[in-house]
Amino acid sequence: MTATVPFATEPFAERLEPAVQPAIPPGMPLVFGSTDRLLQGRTTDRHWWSARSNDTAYADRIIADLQAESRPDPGASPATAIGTLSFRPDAPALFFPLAAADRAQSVPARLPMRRSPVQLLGARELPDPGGYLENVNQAIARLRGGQNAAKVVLGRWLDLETATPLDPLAVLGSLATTSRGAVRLFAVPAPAVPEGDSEPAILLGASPELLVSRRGRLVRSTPMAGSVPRSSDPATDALRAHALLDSVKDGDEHRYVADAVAAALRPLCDGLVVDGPKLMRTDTVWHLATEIHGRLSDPNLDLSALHLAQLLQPTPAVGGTPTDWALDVIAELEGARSCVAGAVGWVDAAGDGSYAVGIRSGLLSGRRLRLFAGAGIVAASDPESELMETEAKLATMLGGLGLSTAAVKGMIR
Ligand SMILES: C=C(O[C@@H]1C=C(C(=O)O)C=C[C@H]1O)C(=O)O
Repeated sequence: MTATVPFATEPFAERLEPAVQPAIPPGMPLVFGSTDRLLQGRTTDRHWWSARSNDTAYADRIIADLQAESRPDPGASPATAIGTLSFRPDAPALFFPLAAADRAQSVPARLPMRRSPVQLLGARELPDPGGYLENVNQAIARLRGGQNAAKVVLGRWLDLETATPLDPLAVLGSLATTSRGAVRLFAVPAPAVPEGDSEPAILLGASPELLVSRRGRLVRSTPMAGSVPRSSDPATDALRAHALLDSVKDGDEHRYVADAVAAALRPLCDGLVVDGPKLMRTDTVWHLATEIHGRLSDPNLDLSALHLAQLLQPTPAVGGTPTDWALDVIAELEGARSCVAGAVGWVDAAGDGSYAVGIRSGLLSGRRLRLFAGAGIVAASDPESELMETEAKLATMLGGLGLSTAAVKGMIR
């Protein structure tokens, strides 16, 4: 049973680290996929944990173990692991084997549907809108004064307390309908136990962004950056989308991400196709996205989907440019993110797999759900617009709870 904790007085983000290796109870959900093809299972007594998400020996070990598991029955579907890398390369990773019975299930086991809106007892913003605007202003000042500094993604948390513990699968079931299939749904245990909790939180979300996938030799990525909230009025919605496509500021903000992903994949591929930026929409936001694909020159197992995720994570979609500078600014102004905005997905014994950027997400423990949303800040950013962008991004997860932004605002204390 999950212990429920009262709201702490200090920001949640500051309590996410240092990481403690979690004791994983059996039976926690393991879910990753789209609405028409979902990997779905439960934790057992086995897992792979690493103190560092960028440790390639960790990925080697997982692949070797999956191969050993697959060897006795080469005709069966390959052994598969599912899990998450933290946002920071020096923070922990956690993966789990998917039981063979779960693996065989290519059609999703039906996700339960939540019948009524979640009953909220309280909500808190960390930082509050004023604090977020201050952080963005700080970042803009540094971007304008810095030599090489070009972009940093700053986030904030919306901490919700519900009357009864949330069923993560029911939240995913609702997200599957509110998000209309254009996302990757996920629910996996987080690799660290937030202070004050008794067991790992569950990383839960519906991400529109493909960090990387590998199938045989084929590698794909769809980096996103540059966003605008959608409008319920179709004409305004279309105008906003076209303004986004024409925006020099958003084009620049996007290019840092697309260029970084293309630069990392190009040396590994025989030819890389980079197609974008183009418009993509979720239920609440328009994004600029670039579709990138190529064929691996050397389809070795040390370039498995998990290794590729380690290579790319964190992209400037969630970190910034240059990465090390941005990670320092995020740690200072925002705090820790754990596996939120990290990589979440699966890898199999053949090296195939798929990873989403772990955004439009939150950390769930019992009656507490901490939702995250960030926005890319560049020198030309307008702080109020960035705040509105995070609000629109938070609305995706609120939709999965049957809650409106206005209803949650009324509960904020
Ligand atoms: C950081 C988030 O989203 C990322 C940032 C974007 C941007 O700054 O425009 C767009 C898509 C995502 O890559 C988030 O949803 O929390």
